[in-house]
Amino acid sequence: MPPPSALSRWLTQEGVHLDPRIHLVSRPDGSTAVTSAAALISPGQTRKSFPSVARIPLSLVLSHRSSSLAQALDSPLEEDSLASYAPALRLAVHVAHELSLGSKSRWATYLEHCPARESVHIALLWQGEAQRWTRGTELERECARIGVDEAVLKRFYNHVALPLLSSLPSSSSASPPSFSTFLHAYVLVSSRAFQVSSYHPLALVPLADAFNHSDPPHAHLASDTWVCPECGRLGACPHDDDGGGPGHEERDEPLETVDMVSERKINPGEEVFNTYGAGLSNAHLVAAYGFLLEGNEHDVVSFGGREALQTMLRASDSAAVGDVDLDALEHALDSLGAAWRAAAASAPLLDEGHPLIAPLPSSPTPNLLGCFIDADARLSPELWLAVSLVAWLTARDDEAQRPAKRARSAAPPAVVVDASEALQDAVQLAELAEEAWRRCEEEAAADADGLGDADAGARDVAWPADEFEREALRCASALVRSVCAARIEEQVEEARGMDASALYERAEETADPSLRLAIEYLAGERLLLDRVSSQWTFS
Ligand SMILES: C[S@@+](CC[C@H](N)C(=O)[O-])C[C@H]1O[C@@H](n2cnc3c(N)ncnc32)[C@H](O)[C@@H]1O
Repeated sequence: MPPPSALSRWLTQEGVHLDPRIHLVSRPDGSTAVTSAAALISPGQTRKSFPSVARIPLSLVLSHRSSSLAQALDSPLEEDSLASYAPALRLAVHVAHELSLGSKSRWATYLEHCPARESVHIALLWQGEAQRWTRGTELERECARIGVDEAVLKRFYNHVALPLLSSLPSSSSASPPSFSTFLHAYVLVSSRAFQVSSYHPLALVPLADAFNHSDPPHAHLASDTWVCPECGRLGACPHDDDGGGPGHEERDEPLETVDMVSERKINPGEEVFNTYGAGLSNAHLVAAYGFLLEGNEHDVVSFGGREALQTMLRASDSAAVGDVDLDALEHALDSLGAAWRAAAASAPLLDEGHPLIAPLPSSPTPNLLGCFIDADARLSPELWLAVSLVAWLTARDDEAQRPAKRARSAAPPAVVVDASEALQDAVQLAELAEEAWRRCEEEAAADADGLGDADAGARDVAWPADEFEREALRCASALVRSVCAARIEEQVEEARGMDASALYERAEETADPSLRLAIEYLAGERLLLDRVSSQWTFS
C-alpha cells in the first residue's frame, strides 16, 4: 500500500478539506487511522455549528450514481437490473468495476490505499475453522440474518454481476473483474460504506472511511439525508409530485459536501473515532467489519421465544410440563409480552435497577426485541416471562402431585394463561429472585470479610418461607441455567469444556487472525453466559 501522504495529496487535489490539526497515520499493521495533534473545539448543536473535522465534496462520493459503471451503462434500465438487490451487493458491482479500471479510475489513488481483501476479516466470508468456531453463537445468527456468504456472492457474481459487466462496451473496461476482485469490492463495501442520502443510499466516502469506530465516538458523518432520490437535489426539483412549482422551501446554501463533524472534545494526540452506527453489537461488528470492542455494552445473546420455551420444557423436571403444547405456550408468551409492554407504558412493572432483569428498552432496536440476555447479564422482559411461565407451571404441577395442603390452589399445567395473573406471577417471582440474589451477594461479601459463619443464622436457608414460592424460584433458576447450558451445548465441542479465560488464552495463542477473532468472540459470549448461570445459582 502506498504511504498515506500520496492519499493526502490526492484528497487535497480533489478538494477535500481536513482540519490541519488532524492527521492520517499508518499503523505498523498497515492499517490507517486518524489522530489529532491538538485539542479541537467542543461541539455545537446543529450541523453548521458542529466543528467540521473534514469536508468531502459530494462529487467525490463513490456510489451507484457517480461511478464509472453508472456512466458506462447505456440505459438506466441496465443499471436498474441491480436495483432489486441489497444496496451492498449493488455497490459492490460498481466498486468491482472501478477496481478493474486500475489507474483509469477516478478513485484509483483512494482504492490503492484501501486494505487488501486478506487484511479485513469479516465473519460473513469466514470458512473452515474460523466459521466452525462461530457455531451456536450470536455471531453465527448475525451472519445468517445478514444472509451473505461466499456462496451467495458467487451466485450473484455469476448470474447478475458478470453478465452485466460483460455487456459493457469494450472501451469502458479492460476486462470484467474476476470473482476475487468482486469479493474484494464486497469486503470494502461491507467494512467501509456509509449511508449518505436518499440519492447515495450507500457509498464509499474517501477520508471519512479512514476513521476507526468507537462507542462513544468523537465524530460522525453529517450530510443532507432527505434529498430527491432521482436527482439528489435538496429543494424543489422536476421529480416532485407537483413538478417543483413555487412553495418549495429552498435552502439558501445547499451543502455540497459530506462532513465529518466532531461531537465531543478531542484531546491532543488522541485517535479520532467515528461511529459506524448506534448500538452495534460485537456480533455485527465482527460479521460486517471484522473487529470487536472489548466490553461492548450492546452485546446480546438472543433466543427465539419458541426456542427458549422448548429448551425449558425439556429441562423442566415435571413430566406433565414436558408434554405441554408448545404452540399454545408460545401464543401465551406473545400475549403476555404485549400485556407487559402495555402495563409498563404507564409504570415500570419492575424496579429499573433490577439486577437480573432488564427494563424494557425505550426504543427497541432489532437486537433489543424478544428473548435475549443483555451485556449486563440481565434477562430481557420477554425471556423472563418465558422463564416465569414454565417455572410456575412446573411448581404448580409439582404441587398437584402432592396431597392438597396449601391455601393456594394448585392448577394442573394447562396453557390457558390468564394474562393479568401471569403478569403478577412474573413480577412476584422477579422480586423473589432479586431478594435471593441480594442475599447471595451479602453472603459472598460476608465470606470475603471472614464473617460468613457469624452471619449464617440471619440468612435463613429456608427462605422464602412459602414452600410453593421456594419451588417456583428453584425452578426459575434451574430454567435460566438450562437456557445458558443449551446455548453452550451448540458451540464447538472443544470449547464446551473450556471457561472464558481458557478461551481468551486460546485466542491469544492463535496466529490466524480470523480464527483468533472467532475464538475471542466466543470467549466474550461465554463470559456472559457463565455470569448469568452463576447469578442464577442461589445457594
Ligand atoms: C472504515 S475502515 C477504518 C479505517 C481502517 N482502519 C483502514 O485501515 O482503512 C473500517 C475497518 O477499520 C478497522 N477498525 C475500525 N474500528 C476499529 C476498532 N475500534 N478496532 C479495531 N479495528 C477497527 C476494521 O478493520 C474495519 O474493517
